[in-house]
Amino acid sequence: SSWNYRWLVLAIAMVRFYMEKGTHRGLYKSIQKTLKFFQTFALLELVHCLIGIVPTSVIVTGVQVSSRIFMVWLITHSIKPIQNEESVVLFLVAWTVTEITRYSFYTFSLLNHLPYFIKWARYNFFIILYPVGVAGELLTIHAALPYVKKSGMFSIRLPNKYNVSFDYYYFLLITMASYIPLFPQLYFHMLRQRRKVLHGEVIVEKDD
Ligand SMILES: CCCCCCCCCCCCC[C@@H](O)CC(=O)SCCNC(=O)CCNC(=O)[C@H](O)C(C)(C)COP(=O)(O)OP(=O)(O)OC[C@H]1O[C@@H](n2cnc3c(N)ncnc32)[C@H](O)[C@@H]1OP(=O)(O)O
Repeated sequence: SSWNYRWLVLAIAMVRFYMEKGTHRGLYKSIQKTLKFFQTFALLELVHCLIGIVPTSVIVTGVQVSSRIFMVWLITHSIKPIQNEESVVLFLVAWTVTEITRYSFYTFSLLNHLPYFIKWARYNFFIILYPVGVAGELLTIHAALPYVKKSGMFSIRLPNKYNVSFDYYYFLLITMASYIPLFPQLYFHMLRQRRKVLHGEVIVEKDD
């Protein structure tokens, strides 16, 4: 429940920023510390699945958490010129609304008093918020490409004594392409969960 409260604090900070400044410029900078903290600690969700505290799919959680950590640290934190892109607001809003709903769902479920609206929101909001979040993430990586190419950041060029090379620009292109096979896995997983939780269908998952 404290996670739910913290994501709510982040949402309030974003709304207040926009109301006071009337622009999204500077929004990321003002909330970045909180965002990095929450998203990095989301790694615990993966640990919880791995050690069996929650019965969630390790693969689905792994893809979900790693893509967010990648966006926070290796894209938005590392490439300052893109922090004011509108696409950053897209994924920030999608993540925040999702996490407030999700942690409310967990909290009320644990209390055995789950309001139907929270349950409904948990298994319906994602239908729109997932594509919005993915669009925000892909547009932000796309906006980062010219800076990465120009700066050569995180890249290792030949010749060097280890004889290895790595090009972050091409890594980003591959990452963008990887959304094509990976995102539908997450989306269809949530659609199956929706059918199970809202319509009581029994569904057998094969992924782990
Ligand atoms: C380094 C390079 C990286 C490259 C990456 C390439 C990426 C490729 C594509 C990735 C695209 C991702 C895009 C994404 O970031 C965009 C967005 O997120 S936009 C916003 C919309 N998103 C969502 O709606 C996602 C929401 N996510 C989730 O719901 C979960 O993360 C997920 C694991 C995906 C699904 O969870 P699921 O419904 O399967 O299980 P739960 O964990 O919710 O529930 C299972 C049971 O466990 C109980 N539970 C779980 N956690 C808790 C908790 N903390 N407290 C209490 N109870 C908990 C839960 O109640 C369930 O119990 P029961 O079965 O009894 O109901």
